[in-house]
Amino acid sequence: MGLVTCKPLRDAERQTRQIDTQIRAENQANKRKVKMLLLGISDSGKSTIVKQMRVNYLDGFNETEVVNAIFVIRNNIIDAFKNIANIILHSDITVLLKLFAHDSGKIEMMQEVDELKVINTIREFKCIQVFFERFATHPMVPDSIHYFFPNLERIAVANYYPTNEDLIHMRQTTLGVHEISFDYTKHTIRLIDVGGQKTERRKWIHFFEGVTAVMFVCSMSSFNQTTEEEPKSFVWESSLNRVQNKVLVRSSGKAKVEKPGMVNRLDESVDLFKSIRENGFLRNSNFMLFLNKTDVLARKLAAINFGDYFPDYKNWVNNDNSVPSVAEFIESMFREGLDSEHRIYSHLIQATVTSNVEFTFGLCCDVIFEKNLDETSLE
Ligand SMILES: Nc1nc2c(ncn2[C@@H]2O[C@H](COP(=O)(O)OP(=O)(O)OP(=O)(O)O)[C@@H](O)[C@H]2O)c(=O)[nH]1
Ligand SMILES: [Mg+2]
Repeated sequence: MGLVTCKPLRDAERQTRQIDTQIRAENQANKRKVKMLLLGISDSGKSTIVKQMRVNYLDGFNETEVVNAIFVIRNNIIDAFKNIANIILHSDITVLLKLFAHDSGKIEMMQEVDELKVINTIREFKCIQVFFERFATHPMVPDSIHYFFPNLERIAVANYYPTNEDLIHMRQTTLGVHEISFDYTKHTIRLIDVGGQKTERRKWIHFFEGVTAVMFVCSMSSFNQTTEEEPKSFVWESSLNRVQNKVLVRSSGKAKVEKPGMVNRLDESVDLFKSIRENGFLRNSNFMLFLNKTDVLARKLAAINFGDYFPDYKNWVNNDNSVPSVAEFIESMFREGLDSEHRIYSHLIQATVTSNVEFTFGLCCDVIFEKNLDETSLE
């Protein structure tokens, strides 16, 4: 009789223990999950950082992605030449230059062998070579062409197979929201990449809950680039501003723009950061500011005075037009006017260099996980 009542009891006990263990394991797993958001305007380098994480912590890129990259990279090159041709149209006009300037769509539709011929021919043009010597810092020249141009001989062949580095330099605008998940020390990191174009930003707010860290990416080299301002009727930021109930207006430090209605891209980035930083949903998140594209900034500063675009820089303590000094000024633009309790950890990076991203990500994780809350200064 005793045995009959004892067995179900032991079964029940075992079951309870199993459930307890399961709940504990689930709690543990939940505790270790960390949500990180990559934010920033278009072309700042968010997806490049995701690609580096995939190389570092996942399996890199699969066969389909690599094959797709062949077409994307060639289009990157064609698009870049289209911009270049438009810039130098006033000089040595040739039929091929006109083709790039006005009809680059036709080249994309060509059979592969013809497309490769066009790319190879344009590469030989003296004016294109001179262009890179004289106009390399022109705001309309995409950053990726400085990597692809010296590699054209390898790329413009029928059996071209992109390397990891090619994929990292490839430019593909992000549409929608993408997530990768990977293990890092004792944590599982969910890294969310969003599109930075204005029309994409209205989607961001749906991902603001439970964010451990926001990684805001800014392209420092965008200081000489502008975008057209949106018509007043299209207030893309409205949903973000409504949440915080205030619109941030920045007066000092702004760039000079040639025409009214144009917005400097660095100013755009700073203003966007401020509206995100003040957002109520993200009040308790850690903020990491990635001041990106140090290499492109260095190239530009060798030829352009930063103070010609941001006149307030001329009054900066050390205004020697060097990368550290300009980066410090840019960082101060991001910090200006923010509540002192709103800590920001900033890092200078070159997102195209795998080891650089790996190192900086490690520093960020140290802060996030070990609560090493000493103010991190620029490195
Ligand atoms: N030279 C150089 N190029 C960079 C660096 N970081 C990013 N790039 C290039 O800049 C381009 C834009 O980078 P993405 O990562 O696609 O930019 P994004 O912020 O994801 O842009 P959206 O998806 O439009 O929001 C790519 O061609 C990258 O290879 C850098 O530090 N140096
Ligand atoms: Mg992207």
